Amino acid sequence: MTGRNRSSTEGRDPDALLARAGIQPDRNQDQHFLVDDRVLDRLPTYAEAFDTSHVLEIGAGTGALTDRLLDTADRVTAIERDARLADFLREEFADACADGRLDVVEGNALSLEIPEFSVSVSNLPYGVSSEVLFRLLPAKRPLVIMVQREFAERMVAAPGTDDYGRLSVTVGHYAECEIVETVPPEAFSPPPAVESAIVRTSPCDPDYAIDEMAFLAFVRAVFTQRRKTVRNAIRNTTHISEIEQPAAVVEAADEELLRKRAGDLTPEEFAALARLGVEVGGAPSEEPTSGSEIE
Ligand SMILES: C[S@@+](CC[C@H](N)C(=O)[O-])C[C@H]1O[C@@H](n2cnc3c(N)ncnc32)[C@H](O)[C@@H]1O
Repeated sequence: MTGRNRSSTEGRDPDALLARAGIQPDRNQDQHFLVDDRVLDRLPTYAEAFDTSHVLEIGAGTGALTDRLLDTADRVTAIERDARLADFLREEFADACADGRLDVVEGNALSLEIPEFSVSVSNLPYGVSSEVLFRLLPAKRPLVIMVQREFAERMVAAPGTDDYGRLSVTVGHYAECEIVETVPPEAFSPPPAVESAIVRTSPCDPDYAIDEMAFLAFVRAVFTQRRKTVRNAIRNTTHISEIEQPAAVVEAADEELLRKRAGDLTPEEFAALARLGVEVGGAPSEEPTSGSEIE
């Protein structure tokens, strides 16, 4: 077999890797392997501006991307849940493993301890993109990730657009992000039913000061009632936000914000309301927030 869209670089042939691995891809484990050489070659270049001393790859599969990452990184940790693929990776990349440049970790990226890393470059298992993303973002490291295109569009969406939601606000709390490339289903074997996109995130501190736990809980709460006004959403979702005195929050909040809907609030506006939730509404916070620290 030959690689599709073979490029001039000398990465391992992804079709040959799939054949050598000898597995029947399991769609229930999101096993859609990237077989377009041009996309495989480009993926690590999106991380060029970052520290590539220790690259983390989630869902290494048959190693087509791992192979390219080993060309640019000092060290790669590759997490793979499927035992057959983890064994194959150790065999296929025996030299890199022996040199200590590649560590193949067999396990579930949702439950194992995520190691320290300088950047993650991953073609994520789409079924668990969101859970994996929210395990990676708090590490405050850059990410270059392949995700479902629709998911990518929600990640980067601006307030007031249809795609803007809890994902956009929460991702924006940790990082700036951009879609750097869209990828068609034919780039994978077997092709997924959806289009894909590569997103690059760069960690940044938000423009507002807020207790993280209270902020994330408030955003989660209010978006469960996105068709309601913020006033009603605050009142109806105290079981999620853990605000004890919703009436006090509504009383203290800016009337203009209360008339809006969740999809129209900027992250700063969410933060202002979540802060009231802690200060006058009795919502729990990890770090006590005093009024003087804010602004
Ligand atoms: C979309 S494939 C990407 C494979 C490879 N990196 C590539 O680009 O061809 C996703 C990979 O993640 C693995 N996987 C699925 N769920 C996982 C999980 N919870 N933890 C770790 N790996 C997982 C699958 O077995 C599969 O190999």
